[in-house]
Parts: sequence; structure tokens; C-alpha cells
Amino acid sequence: MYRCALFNLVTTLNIQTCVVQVRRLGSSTASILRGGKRTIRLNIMANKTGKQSFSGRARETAGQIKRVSIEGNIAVGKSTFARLLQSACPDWEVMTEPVSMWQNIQTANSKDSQGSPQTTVSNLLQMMYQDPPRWSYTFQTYSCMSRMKTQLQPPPAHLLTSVGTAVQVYERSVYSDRYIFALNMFELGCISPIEWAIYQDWHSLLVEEFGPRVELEGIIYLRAPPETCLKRLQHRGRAEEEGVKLDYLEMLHVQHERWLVEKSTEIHFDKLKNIPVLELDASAEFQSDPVVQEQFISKVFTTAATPASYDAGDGHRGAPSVCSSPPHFYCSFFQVKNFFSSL
Ligand SMILES: Nc1ncnc2c1ncn2[C@@H]1O[C@H](COP(=O)(O)OP(=O)(O)OP(=O)(O)O)[C@@H](O)[C@H]1O
Ligand SMILES: Nc1nc(=O)c2ncn([C@H]3C[C@H](O)[C@@H](CO)O3)c2[nH]1
Repeated sequence: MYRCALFNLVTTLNIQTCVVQVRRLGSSTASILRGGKRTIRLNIMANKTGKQSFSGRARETAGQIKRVSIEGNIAVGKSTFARLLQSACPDWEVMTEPVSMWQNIQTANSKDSQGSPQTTVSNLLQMMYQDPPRWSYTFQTYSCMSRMKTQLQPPPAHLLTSVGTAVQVYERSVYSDRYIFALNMFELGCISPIEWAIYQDWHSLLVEEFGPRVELEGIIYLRAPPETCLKRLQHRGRAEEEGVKLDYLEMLHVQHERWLVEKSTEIHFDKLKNIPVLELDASAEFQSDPVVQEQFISKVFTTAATPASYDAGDGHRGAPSVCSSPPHFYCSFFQVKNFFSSL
């Protein structure tokens, strides 16, 4: 119930009916409605319900879907924040970074005695961390391609037919691939000048060719000191990241600051230069137990969703009962709400 209430608040629209669709994060989201079948299914739906005005095609061509990426340093809490957004706004589509694709690349490179192909699974993320000069360019081609695919996925039916603000949220983007990681690897000397030139060439070509389909309307920048990120990274304990040191996170922090705060990174796409950036202080700590953390967040959101707290103002001043205990995510919620309304 509170999810409905919150969704109404976030979109700032009066929704008559609100169908809560709890979905898993990731690639499985409404996948049966994607691709070529999507329009057919939507048209059927439109005919059955008679709501022609909300047909997917109409919404898509009207450009009503807001595409937003969550950016930030390694382990700052993007996936955690994405889960928060998804549970608060079940109608939105929230897509996590395709890390498992990078960890599981299948190659058929030999045949067994019966002549059947033998597949090997390679972990490109691990290879990149173990030997950056050898694997960084390869990694960036694959990470960028997988991000491009994610950003190009057609919106699921429920997003196209929903009445309020339709939002697709990506964890990172083709832009952070270039202006954070690939650039950083180039500056570190792990991507050679010729590899960097080639990367930039095909990156620009793809972004320009796909045009509005990969454009973003906004960026949420989760910002925290690199020391905090290192602590969270170590706590998470992803095997491939064992060798990640503070200086690497400091470099990535500087890249984020240059791109999203100082705006001193040279950007090659006009729309991206003027994109609104919502900066959130992600340094506030949760309790370490993920279950308690989840309950804690739900509580904050439940309270934040009451009309009284919403009506009271901008979130910083408006809800003392919530802000007095964990101010951080409460305030973030209101900032996010206002941010989406302004796009
Ligand atoms: N606000 C927070 N306070 C304390 N711990 C947090 C907070 N946010 C996330 N964490 C913890 O930090 C770790 C990293 O979080 P998460 O996986 O969300 O980061 P990420 O930014 O998505 O990482 P990556 O850059 O690798 O994609 C997790 O163990 C998570 O539980
Ligand atoms: N080199 C490099 N380039 C990228 O585009 C990129 N995107 C993410 N990562 C690393 C950070 C986390 O360890 C892990 C999950 O985010 O993957 C990247 N590393």
C-alpha cells in the first residue's frame, strides 16, 4: 500500500489506479514483452482495455520515458540505491550493471574427442584487474557493448502503459564507461594512445548513430569519500576486487568530480553537457545486517510517504519525525522525487 502512495508522490501525479508490479532487478524484467513482440502485445492490450491513448508506441514517440543513470565510485552503493528506488517505485524499470556477463564469457575454442565444442568460461573482470595493460581495452569494449545493449532495450509494457512519469534507471551508462573508466585507464597508461583513439572513435559513432535511444535525461551521482568506498568494497568482498587499492578509488573519484561536479571533462555529446545532475551524499552508513538494512529503509520510506511529510516541504524541513533518526535517505528520497519531476 505504501508503495502505491510513494509512487504517487514521486511522480507527483494523481493516479486513479496503481497496479503494484513487484519485479526482480535485472535482465529478466518483463523480458517476454520486449523486442518484436512488444508492440503487438501492447496493441492487443490497448484494444482490450480501450486505452488507446496509452499505447506504447504513442508514449515512446512522445518521448515521455525519462532515462536516468546512477553514477558513482566502485562500491559507493549504487546497486543498494537502485534496489531502494525499485522497491519505492515498482512501476519504474531499474536495471543493474551487467557484472555477471563480464564474469562469465563463454568461448568455444576446442573440440572434445567426439568433435563436440568445448566451452570455456572466462572472467573478464578478473582478467582486467589482474593484468590491466593487457585486458583494459578488451574490457572497455565489452562493458560498453553490454551497457549499450542495456540502454537500447525497449521499455517493458508496464512502463509504456503506466499513467505517471515513466522512468528507466540504469546503473552506470555508456557515458561513465568512456568518461570515467576508459579515460582513467588511458590516463593510467593501461589503454594505449592508439587503443584510446579507436575506443573514442567507435564510441562516438555508436552514440551518435543510436541518438535519442541512448540519451539520458538525468544523472544521479552518489558521492562518498574514496575511503568510505574502500571500506564498503572490502566489506562486500567481491573476489575480483581484492587488489583494489585506495589510490585507484581516489582516481575514479577525481574522474567523477571532473565530469559531474567541476564539468571539466571534455564531453563530445551536446545533450550530455547540459544534463541535470542530482548529487546525493552517499556517505551515511547503514547497519551492517542487510535484513535490518532493508527493514530500516522500508520504514524510512513508509514514513516519508505520508502526505503530511510530503506536504510539509522539500524534505529537509518537512518531516522532522523521519529526519531526526536517519536523515540521509529520507532527504535523498525527496531530492530524487523533485529531480524526476523537474526533468
Ligand atoms: N549507505 C550505505 N552504508 C553502508 N553500507 C552500504 C551503503 N550502501 C551500500 N552499502 C554496502 O556497500 C557494499 C557495496 O554496495 P553496492 O554493491 O550497492 O555498491 P555499488 O556502487 O553498486 O558497487 P559497484 O561499483 O561495484 O557496482 C555492499 O556491501 C552494500 O551492502
Ligand atoms: N575498468 C573498468 N571499466 C569499466 O567500465 C567498469 N565498469 C565497472 N567496472 C568495475 C568496477 C567494479 O569492480 C565492478 C562492478 O562495477 O566492475 C569497471 N572497470
